[in-house]
Formats: sequence, structure tokens, C-alpha cells
Amino acid sequence: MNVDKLFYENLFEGLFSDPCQVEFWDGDINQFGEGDTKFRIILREPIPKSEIIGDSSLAFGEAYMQDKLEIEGSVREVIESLYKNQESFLHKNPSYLKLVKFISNGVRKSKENAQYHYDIGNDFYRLWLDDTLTYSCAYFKSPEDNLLQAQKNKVDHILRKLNLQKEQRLLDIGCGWGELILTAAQKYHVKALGITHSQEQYEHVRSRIEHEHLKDWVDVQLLDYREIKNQVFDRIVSVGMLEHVGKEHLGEYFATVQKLLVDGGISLLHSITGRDEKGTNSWINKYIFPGGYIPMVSELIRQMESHDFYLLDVESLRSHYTRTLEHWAQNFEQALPLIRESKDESFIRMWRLYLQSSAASFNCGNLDLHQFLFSKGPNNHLPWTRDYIYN
Ligand SMILES: C[S@@+](CC[C@H](N)C(=O)[O-])C[C@H]1O[C@@H](n2cnc3c(N)ncnc32)[C@H](O)[C@@H]1O
Repeated sequence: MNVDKLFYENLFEGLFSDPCQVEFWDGDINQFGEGDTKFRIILREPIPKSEIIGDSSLAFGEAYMQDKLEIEGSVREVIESLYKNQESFLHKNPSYLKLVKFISNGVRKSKENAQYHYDIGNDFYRLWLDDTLTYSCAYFKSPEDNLLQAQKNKVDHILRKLNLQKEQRLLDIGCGWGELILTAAQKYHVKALGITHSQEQYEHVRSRIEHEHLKDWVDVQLLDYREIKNQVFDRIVSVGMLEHVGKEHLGEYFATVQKLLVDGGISLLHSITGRDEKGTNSWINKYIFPGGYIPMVSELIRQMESHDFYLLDVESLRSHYTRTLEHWAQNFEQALPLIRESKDESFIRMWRLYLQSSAASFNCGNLDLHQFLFSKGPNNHLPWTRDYIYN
């Protein structure tokens, strides 16, 4: 028997928690696990052993992108089947435990990283996000909520938590396509500033401000969170942006919020959180979110304490992110004929893997989503119960 095949057979043996088949490049088919096969992996050509040993996530992710590896069945189920067998997965993929390399996300690098992900066409994002182009975990108050409703629920939920008062100044760090700042100005009559690194988001928000006649209330600027000078805010919110900051810069993020918030001011941080210090997956880091780092809850709470913030409330929305990703992944597949007009197959396979593997990670609990509410110094004006958020 060919030595390469033995390597693969050892690798796949006991790797998945479900029975599956692997079809090799020469037509040989191996069954792993007993019972009805849940999925089938087709290796159209061998992936070099050195690549798998060096970094299995990267090696298999790239093989999938390049169509050297095909999956018959659900991509998400394959990844969940891996994650559910955590011990065997880690034993066979020691490279997975490597700590993330030091990443220096200075202002210039952060901008470059953000533009890599976001400036690939608003038309592309329009095809699979909801109409408000909200690109973060939604909030499904009822199982019947569609994605648009759930994204609006999320924005409302956050704005309620912030306990906004008329004429207050609100800063949104990483405002995306602007739904939160526009809604805040319309519903609560606050003065809102949104910042983003993405040129395309910036132009979209500017045109929404114009169309919705909100020039006196809402502003958007192309700025890094470290570039805001000579201004203070009563409320600071950041939704789905901290994941871009990087482990080495978390302190800088909290120091910035500390500097920009008035005494007694309130901030809400909505971020993906992880369960170990690895912080990110190497394939995701190379192809989807360069410079990204998923912090642990404990790291964030330590940062809040060392920057003298008062933690008010923490909420997990993990299952809501699984469902959000299911919506995005389904919209993405439905939009494929249109996506194919501007994107090639390797891009499509890359995004499919990103959306499906993220859904698997949230569903298996490797990733979570937390909203943290905290104040600069004690705030004695907030209502005494959480009723103000829910009523
Ligand atoms: C996942 S999107 C979330 C957008 C929006 N908050 C939402 O919920 O739809 C992340 C946002 O963070 C912004 N961003 C990333 N790095 C940034 C930085 N260093 N300074 C300011 N904004 C940044 C991106 O430009 C993008 O707008």
C-alpha cells in the first residue's frame, strides 16, 4: 500500500464523531466509523503530509478552496463532527493549539485588514445580508423572526441597554453600513458619530444620512478608533469590531474608550469570544480576517477592570449567532448565480467554508457572542432592574 494512503487512513481513523467515507484520488473508498454514512470526503489529489502536519486547518481549508477536496453532504456537519470529537481532533491536529503569532495592528495595518474584508463590493454584501446590511449577530426574539426583524431587534436591544437620553453624544466604533447610528438618531434624538475603515461602508452611510435628512444628527468618518481626538461621548458602542483589534492591542482599545467616555458614561461591547488563548483559526486569519483575534471573556473582563470600568451586565447570544449564520449561509447559496457574475469559484468556496465553519463553531460552543455593558466610574442613574431593557 502507498505510504501516503496509510498516513491519511491513520489521520481519518477516529477523527470524526460520525460515520463517514473518504474517497481517495485513485478511486479507493474507506469507511470510517460504523453505521449509516453521514458525509463523504473526496480527496481529488493528495495534500502534502508536511502541510497537514504543519497546519492542518490551513492545509484542509486551502484544499477545499482549490477544489482538491470535495464534501458530499453538509460542510457544517463535517466540521461539527470534527469539533464534537474534540480530544481526537486535538490529538491529531496538535498544530491547532499553536498560539497565534504576535500581530501588530497599527492604524495603517488595521485599515488594510479591514478593507481586505469589507471593500469587496457593497453589492456582494447586499446579496446575502438583510436590507439594513447589518453584519453581526442578530437577536431572534421569536423563532419566527426573519433576519431583517432579528437585526432590527438587535439594534433596539443594544440601544435600550445603553439607556440613551435625548441630545446625548453616541460613538459607534466600527459602524459598518450605519444602521445603528441612524436608528439611534431617529428613535432617541442623540448625536451619533460612526467610524469605519471601509471606504464603501463610509460612502453608503453618507448617502443614507443624506437621504434620511439626518445631517444635523449623524456623522460618519473614515477613522481608526485610535484617531479620534478632542471629543468626548456619553455613550460608546462597538458591535463586531473588537475581533479586528488583536490581542496585543486590547489594552489600547479599552484605554481609548476610557479616554473618550465622560465620567459615568456607558459603553456596550458586542464581541465574539473564544474559549482559549489561541484566539483564531489560521485559515480564517489568512483568508477571511487578517489580523483578527477572538478574545476570551476573562481577558475582556480583566481589561475592563484594569482600565477602571464598572461592569454592569453580560449577556451571551451564542445560539443567536448560529441562527444568524444559518440565514447568511442560506442567502449566500441562493444568491450563487448572481455572486458568480463577479466572484470566482475559489472565492465562493472560501466564503462557504467561512460561513459554514462559523455556524459549526457557534453551535458546538467553540465560539460565543457576548454583550458587555460597563460604565466609566460608577453610574447611579441607571434603572435598578433590567426591566428598562425588556419593557
Ligand atoms: C463586522 S463589521 C460590524 C459592522 C457593524 N457594527 C454591524 O454590526 O453591522 C466591523 C466593523 O469594524 C470596522 N473596523 C475594523 N477595524 C477598525 C478600526 N481599527 N477602527 C475603526 N473601525 C474598524 C470595520 O470597518 C467594520 O465597519
